[in-house]
Amino acid sequence: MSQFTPDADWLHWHQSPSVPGYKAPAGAVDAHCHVFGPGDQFPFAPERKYTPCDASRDQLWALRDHLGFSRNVIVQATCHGADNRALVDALNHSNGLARGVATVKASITDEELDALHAAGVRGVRFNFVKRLVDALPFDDLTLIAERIKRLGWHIVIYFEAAELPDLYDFFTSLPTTVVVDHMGRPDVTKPVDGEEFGLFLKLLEENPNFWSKVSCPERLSISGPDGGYLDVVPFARTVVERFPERVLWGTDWPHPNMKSHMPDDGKLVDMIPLIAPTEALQHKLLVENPMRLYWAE
Ligand SMILES: O=C(O)c1cc(C(=O)O)oc(=O)c1
Repeated sequence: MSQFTPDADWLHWHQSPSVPGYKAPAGAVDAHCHVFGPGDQFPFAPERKYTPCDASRDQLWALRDHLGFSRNVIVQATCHGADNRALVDALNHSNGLARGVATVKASITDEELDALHAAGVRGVRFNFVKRLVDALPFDDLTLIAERIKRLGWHIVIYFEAAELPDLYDFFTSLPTTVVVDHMGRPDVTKPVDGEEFGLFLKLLEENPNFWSKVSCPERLSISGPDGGYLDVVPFARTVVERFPERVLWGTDWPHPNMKSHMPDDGKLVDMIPLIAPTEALQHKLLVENPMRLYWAE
């Protein structure tokens, strides 16, 4: 028996995802995914807002191979707080095929940052989604941003679209490359050329240090899997076509906090040609961009 019981409404990740019809280019990177525990080995953080099922590094590598991908970027999941041991363990057992994005506190030492770098961490995540975390004070985040600059790391930000107006000035004050998770979580019932998504596009347009992940149609879609998540496509495609050098794609496996359904990861891969319609765009999205950001050396 595990010491952790997943939340009662927790949906297990898909047990038999389809083999995608779309063949990703050689060297493709799944640039947003997570590991959970296993909890008995790497306990979930006491301050977590959810308790997931386990999702181990070996299960992630199996999915990578099944989907025809080559590499992963593992983003520290909030259920592990600022305890990056599960992430570091995964990186250390990846044969160099995974990089990481950690969560740290302002009190982290330079030696601890150096150790994370040696393991393959290349960024930190600042999370503002209230159902997931109690966000750190801006002063702490500013301090962390200054501290990681010397390592050439970037900052990954996760927020709700409705919060962007309030966070905009803080975001644009950040001194590093900044990567936005899941396109800033647009409300896809609003127009792609409307005010809300317009602000997000302005953020990318006016700040060349900003990148976006065009991920998580399953989270953002209202039409859902039966509608092929097609309501999300215009948003993702707009970002890919306007900022082809600054986009990343990821599965978001094991899809924390999905309540309506659990996506078939193979079907998510099959959406790539809809959001990146040419081979050149697909190569940038899946290979060139993530390699530049995570495997530059
Ligand atoms: O929307 C979410 O629930 C979610 C959660 C986490 C996490 O808990 O780290 O990460 C994500 O990328 C998305």
